[in-house]
Amino acid sequence: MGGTFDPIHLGHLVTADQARVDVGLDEVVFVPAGAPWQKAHDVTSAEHRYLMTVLATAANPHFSVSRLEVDRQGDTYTVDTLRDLRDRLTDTELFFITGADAILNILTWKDAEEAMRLATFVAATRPGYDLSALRDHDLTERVMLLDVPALAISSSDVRARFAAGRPVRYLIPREVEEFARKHGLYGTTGRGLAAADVRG
Ligand SMILES: Nc1ncnc2c1ncn2[C@@H]1O[C@H](COP(=O)(O)OP(=O)(O)OP(=O)(O)O)[C@@H](O)[C@H]1O
Ligand SMILES: O=C(O)c1ccc[n+]([C@@H]2O[C@H](COP(=O)([O-])O)[C@@H](O)[C@H]2O)c1
Repeated sequence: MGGTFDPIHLGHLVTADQARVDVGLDEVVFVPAGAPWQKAHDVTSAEHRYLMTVLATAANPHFSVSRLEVDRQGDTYTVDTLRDLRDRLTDTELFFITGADAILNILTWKDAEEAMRLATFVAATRPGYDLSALRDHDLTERVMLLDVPALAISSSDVRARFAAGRPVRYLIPREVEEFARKHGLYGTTGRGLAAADVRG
């Protein structure tokens, strides 16, 4: 599963687990994008996003995290990652999990046609995005649709909540919240959890 994961939230984790079960995957590899060229906002350092993704997934034996894109220089293109995985994992069938918003933009990605030949793309439903638009681009035949319990959680809302001092508990894993506060991410002070959070 590819993503910016700035930060990783329960919408990502539920989507990954649903894909694992429904598609019958042995493993879901989370691939934090090193330099996501289509994100409009200033993205948190790749190392911090990578570590939060590790913290969020560590307890699940079916989940792992790849450094492939974090360690690659320049803008991040999924096609490069899929070429690399195809070369390394010759006997493995590859699926690329994305949410509805990402898949609706896939034709703007670098070498999108090749990317779709290298892996089967799995598009998860996401509140606020209508996957029927895939029909307009002749993509329904080439993309596997995945029904995910609707979670209207986004990283941008989580970042805004941190910055405004509003709760993020139950939207992101506790470990990710603690890491973000410890490192002063998203407008937090860098002094760890607030007293109210520690009591909770
Ligand atoms: N709540 C959700 N339900 C289903 N899919 C999701 C959800 N949140 C994110 N995704 C999918 O996960 C992938 C990675 O998402 P990303 O890291 O950009 O998070 P985001 O919440 O969309 O971030 P931002 O709000 O900063 O744009 C994308 O393919 C996205 O569509
Ligand atoms: O390859 C591309 O050109 C490309 C353009 C935009 C997004 N992607 C990938 O799509 C995934 C979801 O992207 P995002 O921006 O929603 O986090 C992530 O793995 C990105 O690297 C890939």
